[in-house]
Amino acid sequence: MKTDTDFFFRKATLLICSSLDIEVSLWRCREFISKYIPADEIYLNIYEPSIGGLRYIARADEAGCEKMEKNIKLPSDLIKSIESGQRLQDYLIINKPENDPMGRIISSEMNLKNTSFIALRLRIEGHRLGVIDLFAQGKDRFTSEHAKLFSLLKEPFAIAMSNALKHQEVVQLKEQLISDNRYLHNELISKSGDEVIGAGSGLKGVMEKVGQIAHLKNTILILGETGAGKEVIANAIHCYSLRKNQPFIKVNCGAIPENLIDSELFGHEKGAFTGAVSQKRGLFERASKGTIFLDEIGELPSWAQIRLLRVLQTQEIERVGGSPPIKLDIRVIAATHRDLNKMVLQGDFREDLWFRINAFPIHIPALRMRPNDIPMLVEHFIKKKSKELGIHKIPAIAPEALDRLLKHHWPGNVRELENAVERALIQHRSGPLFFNQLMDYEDNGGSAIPLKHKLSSMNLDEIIKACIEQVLSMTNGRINGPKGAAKILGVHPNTLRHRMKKLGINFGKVSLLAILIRHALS
Ligand SMILES: Nc1ncnc2c1ncn2[C@@H]1O[C@H](COP(=O)(O)OP(=O)(O)OP(=O)(O)O)[C@@H](O)[C@H]1O
Repeated sequence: MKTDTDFFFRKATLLICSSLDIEVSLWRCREFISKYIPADEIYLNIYEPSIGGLRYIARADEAGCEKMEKNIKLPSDLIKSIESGQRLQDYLIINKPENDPMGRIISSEMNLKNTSFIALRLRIEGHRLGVIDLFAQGKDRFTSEHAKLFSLLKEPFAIAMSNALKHQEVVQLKEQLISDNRYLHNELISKSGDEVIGAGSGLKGVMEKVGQIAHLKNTILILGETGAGKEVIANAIHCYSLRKNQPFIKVNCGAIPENLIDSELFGHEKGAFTGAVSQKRGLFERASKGTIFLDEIGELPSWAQIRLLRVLQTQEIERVGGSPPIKLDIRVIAATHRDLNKMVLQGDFREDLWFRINAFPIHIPALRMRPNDIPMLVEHFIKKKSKELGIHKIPAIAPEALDRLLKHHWPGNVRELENAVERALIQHRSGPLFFNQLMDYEDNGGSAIPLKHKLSSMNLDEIIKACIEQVLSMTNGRINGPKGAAKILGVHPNTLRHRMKKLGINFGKVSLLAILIRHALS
């Protein structure tokens, strides 16, 4: 009976493309083609130069199908013939495997005795993808008609295999991303310090409030001086909430250049503006199902405040360049060291946004208001920083030093204390720790670190750099706002950022720490 090749091709192609799991495709296809061609077992292999042979990844027979991982090493002459393209025919009929060098190896490795097989090569746009081996029990089972009919399927097989491999890669990458994300998330928590020192003493009231609100979805406003621990508390709220396994995204509203605020927060579509070469998810989208921490919310320009208010009201965002509205499930925590109430009265902060975020304020007391926390914080930072600096034996504190710490005014709050401990450890790795730099600071009228550079030995760029660093250390890294470095230096914040970039002065707290240490050691 003459085979209807169109029907054969159409039906087999539908079956091959019926699943993204290549072994399932093989199984469905084998069952159908066995009515036309001897087909007891079907295998898929990929030539893998890194292992010097073939990697079998899927198989199917009458009983079922499975993914597999079996590597077969090939001798160098066979590898050469594969790589030089000598075995480039669309298909090979191997009716007596013992007479073919490749057939011998494969049938023996796969433990297939007394079989015949057809090897069908799969290529896409000239690229070698892999080989389908169709086995049948017995010798001389395949004719050239069988092979020609089977080879009609080389393109559907190649496309299905290519899709399946890409799909497999995407699934693996996704799993890897999820696991990396989980790891980084835990790392972030441990870096920012999941421990709230003073939770039972100076921050007891704060932690009681955290306990009342953490499990709800309400927006929270954290108030407190620079370095008092607003981020630590935001982190604690996230960790005590049901969202703790979801992202915690921190946004420093004062550090985003004004022209990028929209696309950073809400993302953009490809081509939305010059330079938008691909679609980008914004920080709100990245925080999906988790918490977004809007630090320095008082630094947002007024148009961005309007945008934010709308997002909080509608719980929806739109990417720049016109995406359909994207629904959000996010907990918002805002923070500022500024007096928002006063800013509202002065017209610098929108009243409607202020009402929206101020429903549940948490005020973090300044460190000087809770001196009882200082010894615990010092001990905590000595342990933490010793570990980071590779100091194995925890150094002791000089007897009079703790007293000095207790009397200090701490304008930079806990961050200043943390920096003081780090500086002391760098200078006296084996202790005792005196915290003498604190005296320098006090002698200097509390105005950050003294500029000790010898101006005569510096060029203009170095002098400008030292000057900017000095001002940044005074403002604790703040660029925007009335007490920010840009205002003090009398330049626009973007001009200052541009100059900082040019002079290699980085943004952020980590680099601020580096500046502080550099000044302390100079
Ligand atoms: N109660 C605390 N327990 C442990 N570490 C703390 C505590 N409070 C603050 N810190 C540490 O002090 C540093 C400053 O804290 P944090 O960044 O939370 O302050 P902030 O108020 O958010 O500062 P800014 O206003 O500059 O954003 C961080 O390294 C943080 O880990």
